[in-house]
Amino acid sequence: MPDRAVARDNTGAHDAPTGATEADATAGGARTAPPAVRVQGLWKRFGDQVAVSGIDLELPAGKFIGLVGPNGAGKTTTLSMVTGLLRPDMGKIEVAGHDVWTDPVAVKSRIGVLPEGLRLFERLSGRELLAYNGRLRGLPGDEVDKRAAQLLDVLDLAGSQNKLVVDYSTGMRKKIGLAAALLHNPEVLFLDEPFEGVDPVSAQTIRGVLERYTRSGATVIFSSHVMELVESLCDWVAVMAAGRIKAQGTLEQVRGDAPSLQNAFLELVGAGGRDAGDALDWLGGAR
Ligand SMILES: Nc1ncnc2c1ncn2[C@@H]1O[C@H](COP(=O)(O)OP(=O)(O)OP(=O)(O)O)[C@@H](O)[C@H]1O
Repeated sequence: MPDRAVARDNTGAHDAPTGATEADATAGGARTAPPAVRVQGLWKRFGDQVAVSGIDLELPAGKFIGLVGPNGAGKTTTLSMVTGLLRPDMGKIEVAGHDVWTDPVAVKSRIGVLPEGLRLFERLSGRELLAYNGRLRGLPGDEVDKRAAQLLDVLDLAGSQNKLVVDYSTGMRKKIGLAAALLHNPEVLFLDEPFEGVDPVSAQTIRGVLERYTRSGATVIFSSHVMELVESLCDWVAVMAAGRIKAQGTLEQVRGDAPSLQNAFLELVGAGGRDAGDALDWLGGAR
């Protein structure tokens, strides 16, 4: 089947601000925000393994965006390169109109990142971690205190704010990492599997925080394997498989005629007809 990415690229030109460049918008009189992320010809190889295979990606500003793909598709590698954590072999990346590798300070001041395998300063308390992050970001002390207290409260961490991060659970680590990523009110927030290991109540809270944040015009880009979640949260989706972008566009465009994003996803990554478990004829048989 044809890549839906191709169909998407044809329609993207009419779908401002995604298809419009900053120059186009200025020429037309009205200035439109540049895309949250623009990636051209991005490659990354680890030894013989091509992790990201010359992808182009354009993610509009102000949207809730899901990056989905099977295990090993290249999502984390892509997000690491887009956020300046991993140097690409080739390709150009812009975030909010700034080049990630030639203008890193401009980019880093505009983004928040919750990376995979988040490493935190374990011997700080949650509260101290936020205070440290806020000062690193150049926020005044009283503003850091105010924002930290509000974030800890909203994320239900107020009762654990004086506990050392090393003693936090997986979900608590995700939440304190999210608070640290949000503290400076970034334009674009990158989250690698933000809901993994998070209980349903906390997931609902995180969801509420992120929905409020995107309503203010900010962009959330998150990777996930959970299609129901992506379908219910995102208005824009990019599907990756084997280091390539298989589709990108609005949720409706990517879903196409499929009954759900899950079905569209299985079709796009070529897993639609696979009958899992047929080869395991010994499993569950007579003992
Ligand atoms: N540091 C590394 N060294 C060697 N190979 C790597 C490295 N990082 C990633 N890879 C390989 O690159 C490919 C893409 O990995 P990546 O972690 O980006 O996928 P992913 O889509 O995030 O997967 P998952 O959903 O399982 O987290 C995989 O084949 C992986 O084994």
